[in-house]
Amino acid sequence: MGLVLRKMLSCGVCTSNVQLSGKVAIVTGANTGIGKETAKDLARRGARVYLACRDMQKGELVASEIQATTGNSQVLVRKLDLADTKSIRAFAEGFLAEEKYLHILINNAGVMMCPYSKTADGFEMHFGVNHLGHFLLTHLLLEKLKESGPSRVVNVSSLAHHLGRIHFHNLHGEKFYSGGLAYCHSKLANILFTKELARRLKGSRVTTYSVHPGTVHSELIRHSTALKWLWQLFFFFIKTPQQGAQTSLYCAVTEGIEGLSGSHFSDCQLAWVSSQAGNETIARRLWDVSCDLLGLPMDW
Ligand SMILES: NC(=O)C1=CN([C@@H]2O[C@H](COP(=O)(O)OP(=O)(O)OC[C@H]3O[C@@H](n4cnc5c(N)ncnc54)[C@H](OP(=O)(O)O)[C@@H]3O)[C@@H](O)[C@H]2O)C=CC1
Ligand SMILES: CC1=C(/C=C/C(C)=C/C=C/C(C)=C/C=O)C(C)(C)CCC1
Repeated sequence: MGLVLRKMLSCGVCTSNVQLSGKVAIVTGANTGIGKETAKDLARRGARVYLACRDMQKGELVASEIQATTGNSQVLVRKLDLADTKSIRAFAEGFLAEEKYLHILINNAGVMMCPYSKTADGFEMHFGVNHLGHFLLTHLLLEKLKESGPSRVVNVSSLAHHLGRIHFHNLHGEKFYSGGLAYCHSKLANILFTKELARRLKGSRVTTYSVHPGTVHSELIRHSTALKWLWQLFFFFIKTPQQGAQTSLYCAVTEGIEGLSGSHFSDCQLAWVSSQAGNETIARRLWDVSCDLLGLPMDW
């Protein structure tokens, strides 16, 4: 029974054997957890992989490890702090100056259940890092993605989006705040962004997908003692980061899923989203508000 449950909770394997030599990929938050395993797999397939990390030291250690295990020396570390729009702009500027193409962008980095705090630009931390940071990064890299088509943007969301709501009057948690709910709201924002981006990219050669990776052993639970206990107690039922990376990889490399752009995936298959996540009016409004907060034109 245990084994059956274990298999159910950890299923979903990216079986594609697509090779990526000559392709360029960026993975945010690639120094640990799901991002690290995603980057390793892309490197094993021969891609040049940029590990976009806020901590360069951790990033360099992981780059060496990935180079050693995959035999691919084209694993590069660049500084990216998604809690600071200056850092995001500097990362994008550097990348655009050094690379001719971008084929895969994996918006993976994330924070969960942080004590109330704000980014350098005054955005609530979950909304700022998980949503706005990746929204800005994607905006800055979109022309390159278009020039490199077929290309893909994968946004790592969560099943937790089901508990999320976009409170437009309290986006920065100033009226009320719960770290757990703030995370859920930001993961809902990831799905709304994916759907609106896909709608706007129709007819281009860039496609986009959102992903629930499963419940995975990682450092994501660093701010929650309760979840640390739960993870230890249910160790057997929780995915390894390598298993957690499978759906991101599936969406990044599987051939023939272009027609499903904008869809949500879990365990390497299409997955249901909440009614909020499927609401086009909320998606459009979130897009406009995000542009407004970041000082971007609305029609990108
Ligand atoms: N683990 C799980 O069960 C689930 C995870 N997810 C999602 O999967 C994604 C990956 O999470 P997971 O691997 O589990 O978590 P980890 O905490 O292990 O990894 C998160 C990564 O994001 C990075 N990061 C955090 N803040 C920033 C920032 N300001 N700028 C740049 N990078 C940052 C971290 O860097 P650093 O090491 O420096 O802190 C780390 O590399 C997240 O989006 C998460 O929401 C979704 C559902 C379930
Ligand atoms: C009910 C239940 C579990 C709890 C799951 C939880 C609490 C998941 C939380 C996921 C998070 C935090 C996702 C982040 O995006 C286990 C331990 C798998 C064991 C099987 C039954």
